[in-house]
Amino acid sequence: MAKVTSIHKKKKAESIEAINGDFNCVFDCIDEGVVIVNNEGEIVYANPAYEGMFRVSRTTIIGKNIFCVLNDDAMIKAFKQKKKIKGKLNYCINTNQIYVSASPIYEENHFKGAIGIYTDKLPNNEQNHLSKIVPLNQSNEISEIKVNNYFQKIVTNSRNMKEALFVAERASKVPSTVLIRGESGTGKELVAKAIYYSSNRKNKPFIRVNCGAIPSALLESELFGHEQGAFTGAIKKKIGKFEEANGGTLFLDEIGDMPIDMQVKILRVLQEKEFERVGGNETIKCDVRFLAATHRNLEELVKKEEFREDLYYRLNVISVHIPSLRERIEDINDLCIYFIDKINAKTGCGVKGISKEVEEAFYQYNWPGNVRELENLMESLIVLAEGDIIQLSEIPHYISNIYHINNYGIKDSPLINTGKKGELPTLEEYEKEIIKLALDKYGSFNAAGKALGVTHRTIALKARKYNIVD
Ligand SMILES: Nc1ncnc2c1ncn2[C@@H]1O[C@H](COP(=O)(O)OP(=O)(O)OP(=O)(O)O)[C@@H](O)[C@H]1O
Repeated sequence: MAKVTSIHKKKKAESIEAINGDFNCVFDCIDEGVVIVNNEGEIVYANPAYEGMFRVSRTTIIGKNIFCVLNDDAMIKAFKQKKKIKGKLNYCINTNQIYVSASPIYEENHFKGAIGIYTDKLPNNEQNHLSKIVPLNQSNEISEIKVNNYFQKIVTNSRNMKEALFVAERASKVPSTVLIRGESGTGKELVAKAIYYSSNRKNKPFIRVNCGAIPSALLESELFGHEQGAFTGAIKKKIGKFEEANGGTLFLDEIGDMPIDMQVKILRVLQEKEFERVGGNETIKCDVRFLAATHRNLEELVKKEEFREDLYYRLNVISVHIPSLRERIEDINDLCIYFIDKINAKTGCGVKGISKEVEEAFYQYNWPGNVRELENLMESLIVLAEGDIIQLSEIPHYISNIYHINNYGIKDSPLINTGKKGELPTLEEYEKEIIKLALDKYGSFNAAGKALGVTHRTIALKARKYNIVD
């Protein structure tokens, strides 16, 4: 298998070479966005202007299929119909309309792929011929992208989240495997469920397996089931998750934490759709649609040989990236309103909202635990709230301190915050807060250590001790 993979990689590298050749450095310098796909529809190049225009990083899109990544009919048509297409994107970027010119690439009559060029300036020769520019879609804003009911329940107003949901909704209509990526607490499971409920398997089982939470000795029997007497303690036959999910959807959560010896077994089910129960000889066929999610960097794990490359490619058919909450702070207010309604209904509390200062402090905080952290915090704030509007003095110091620092400068920030009844925090509590604050503000052990006058090693050790980082 390793050989096949490396040959495949070599072929890919050659085709990339054949397409961009020496032009990369030229494209790297121009103001127009440029993206190139090869004859298999894989993105092989995107220039810095493209990255800036669409706020994506090349490393995340290169190697992906245009059907999964580019929300751009011109490029897809140029690739599929092999003809030149000009048009407008069906949404705006920073309120600017983006114009696209996409062309197939031929070399000695062989189709090599397609190139798309993007600009927010209407090309001169088109100024008087607006009718020549074909609107690709009637809607002008990404916010008009219609997502169905299950996706509509996901609270969001942000463009990058809507783009992710757009891809996820398309994926729900096909049986392909979907890999949902994003930091912990961003809503990956929510999206997996929305895909399932929107698919034609919605009346069949949805089975979730947390691959990171089950001890590796038990995982095999949990997934594949076992026969009676397969091992000590197997007193009766057990049906595994693959069989339970038959006809439906299996959601492999935290797939990046799956032990390497199990990965090869999962690969076989993904490829052949068949397996044996532990201790059994009968080969069982299963009809399962796979969804997987991870907060881990699978490419890094592949490099470190902790994740099989062949499994990675099998899973990464359609990739949906859920942005972190700090990449979509415009969602914070709507999420707060949503959680206030939800938690009021659950607890019988009557909180009406958060103050302007709290809203601003929430924008400034970096939410390492993402939406889950916001939801949990809102629950504790609502339950402990003294009035119907949550005030700055009620939110944790590690969040309000950032607000104080940003708004009044560190000197005006109170160094010592006593509790509601004037009680003092312990030294450990101070240490934890100051380290959390420094990491939030400076973003690295090194910089935080410098600011606090200790070594990066001390910061790293303490950050782990206080569970600020994993
Ligand atoms: N956009 C959203 N709208 C409403 N609720 C959300 C949204 N995103 C996340 N949540 C809520 O936040 C919590 C965490 O979401 P979820 O479990 O889907 O995250 P996750 O990315 O799968 O986390 P993990 O990686 O830790 O498993 C859930 O209670 C979920 O309902």
